[in-house]
Amino acid sequence: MIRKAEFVISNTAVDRCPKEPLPEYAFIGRSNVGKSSLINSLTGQRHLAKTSGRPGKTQLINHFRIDDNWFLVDLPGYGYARTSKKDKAAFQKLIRAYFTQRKQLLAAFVLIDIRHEPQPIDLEFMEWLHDHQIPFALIFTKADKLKPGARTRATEAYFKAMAEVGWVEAPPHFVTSSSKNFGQEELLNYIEGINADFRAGQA
Ligand SMILES: Nc1nc2c(ncn2[C@@H]2O[C@H](COP(=O)(O)OP(=O)(O)OP(=O)(O)O)[C@@H](O)[C@H]2O)c(=O)[nH]1
Repeated sequence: MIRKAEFVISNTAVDRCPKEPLPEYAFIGRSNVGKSSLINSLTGQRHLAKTSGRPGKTQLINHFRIDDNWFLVDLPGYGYARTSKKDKAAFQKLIRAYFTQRKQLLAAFVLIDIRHEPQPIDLEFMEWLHDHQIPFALIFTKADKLKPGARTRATEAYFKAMAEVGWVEAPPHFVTSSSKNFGQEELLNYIEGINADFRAGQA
């Protein structure tokens, strides 16, 4: 598990992101998907990322240094209905710049509420990641809200729906709950695996 998690910087510009060449992973999803809760449960720090019932509050790129070894990046939530057109455009610009310019980004994690069917905004975003050759995995959140059998059915239905709109291969996925604390270990092992490959490639 994570031993040390430190907040580094929040900002609105890619060129102000930390300069240390550590491997980096971005967490993104629709507002209220449970991203802050997941980051807090992964790091074992209850107040590292801010959480609230009020959606759409995170509008910054937030960097956290994990175990002096990698960066966890908390990106703004998308698709919040009450966001103005101007804010949506600014968000898109920021996110596009981040994903296309951040060289040390090794993978993105797209968070999906396990109870929801695929939404156009998520599918379009995954398509965009795919087009820009940014590896990504899915994290199904709030899995405690479904019984184990229903969780499997929900993820299978999700991938079936993705296949129907043209996805040839299902991305890697994780099923997590921040309130009941499961799925974090698999996710961290996956990140450690990529980190190990990255370092082996550098050696
Ligand atoms: N049952 C359950 N509720 C959760 C879980 N994770 C988050 N929630 C609830 O979902 C709501 C949103 O959680 P946040 O973690 O603030 O969501 P967020 O994605 O960071 O929200 P934004 O800042 O709007 O992007 C809160 O009321 C949380 O308590 C979970 O694993 N299980």
